[in-house]
Amino acid sequence: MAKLGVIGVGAMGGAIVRGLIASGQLPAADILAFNRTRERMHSLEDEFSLPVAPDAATVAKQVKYLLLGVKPYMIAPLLDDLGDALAAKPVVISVAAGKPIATIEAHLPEQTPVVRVMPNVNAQINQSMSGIAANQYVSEEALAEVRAMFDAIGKTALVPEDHFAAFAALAGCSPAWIYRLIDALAQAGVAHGFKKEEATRIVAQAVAGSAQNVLENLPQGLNPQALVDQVCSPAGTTVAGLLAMEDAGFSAAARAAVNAAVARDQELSAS
Ligand SMILES: NC(=O)C1=CN([C@@H]2O[C@H](COP(=O)(O)OP(=O)(O)OC[C@H]3O[C@@H](n4cnc5c(N)ncnc54)[C@H](OP(=O)(O)O)[C@@H]3O)[C@@H](O)[C@H]2O)C=CC1
Ligand SMILES: O=C(O)[C@@H]1CCC=N1
Repeated sequence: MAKLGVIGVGAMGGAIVRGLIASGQLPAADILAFNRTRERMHSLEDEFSLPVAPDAATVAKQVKYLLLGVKPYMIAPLLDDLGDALAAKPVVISVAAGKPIATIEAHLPEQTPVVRVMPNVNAQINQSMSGIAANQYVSEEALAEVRAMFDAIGKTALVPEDHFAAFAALAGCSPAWIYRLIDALAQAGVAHGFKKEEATRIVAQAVAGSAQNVLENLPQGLNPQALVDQVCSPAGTTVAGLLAMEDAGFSAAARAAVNAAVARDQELSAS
């Protein structure tokens, strides 16, 4: 029996598999994977000799933990198709946005343990921020094992399910928004004469350093605005840029992004 089965090895499933193996948390031999299009797993098979099952039911029957890496709308049909293959009640791990535990439970044998996780794409480099919630059938030992898997690919937090949509926006979606910010700043650098690659490297290092500085100062109670104030010299360049950013709606845009993502999560939950 493999420890972890993964059905759907796309962007997120692949990032998790890659991160788990690369971090040493799970050897490839302890994983059994199935993806609808096998070609999508070729790089993992070549790089790590990832064991691959002939179908999803084989994965479900042979693993202790079963990670569903398919799109949210595929969760219900996939579980319905699996049917009896789930009779042994593996611990089901869902990373699907907008799919509450109760919705997943409705397509599983009664009292199946379910863990809901919201990772992010930075799992690819073991830098995810993952939120975790579990139903009452997940033992403490199983929850600790699932948490250890996601700790191996970044940081984790236990999140009450009613905060999951907001968590997903802050941690699951925000990498895309930050990538866009990096690209926008780099593009502005190009307008001032930098090559795109050079500008991107400069901005990415500034963003990485800024995030690290926030994390290191939080335990001392110093919030990001205090760091903003440290950078803004009186009558200086930063405050001029900051005010221009706010005039263009920067903070309002950040709030709007979070609110739209939460609203979309709620739509997905209702569908
Ligand atoms: N991308 C992200 O940053 C994040 C995604 N998520 C969640 O992760 C989940 C997956 O999203 P993402 O990785 O982006 O999507 P992808 O489309 O990249 O991956 C989904 C994978 O599932 C495969 N698949 C679909 N149906 C089946 C099936 N019946 N059996 C086996 N494999 C199947 C697809 O195969 P094929 O190659 O044939 O299409 C594809 O490789 C979603 O639920 C999403 O909400 C959560 C947090 C962040
Ligand atoms: O866009 C999505 O729906 C998924 C969930 C969080 C990140 N990507």
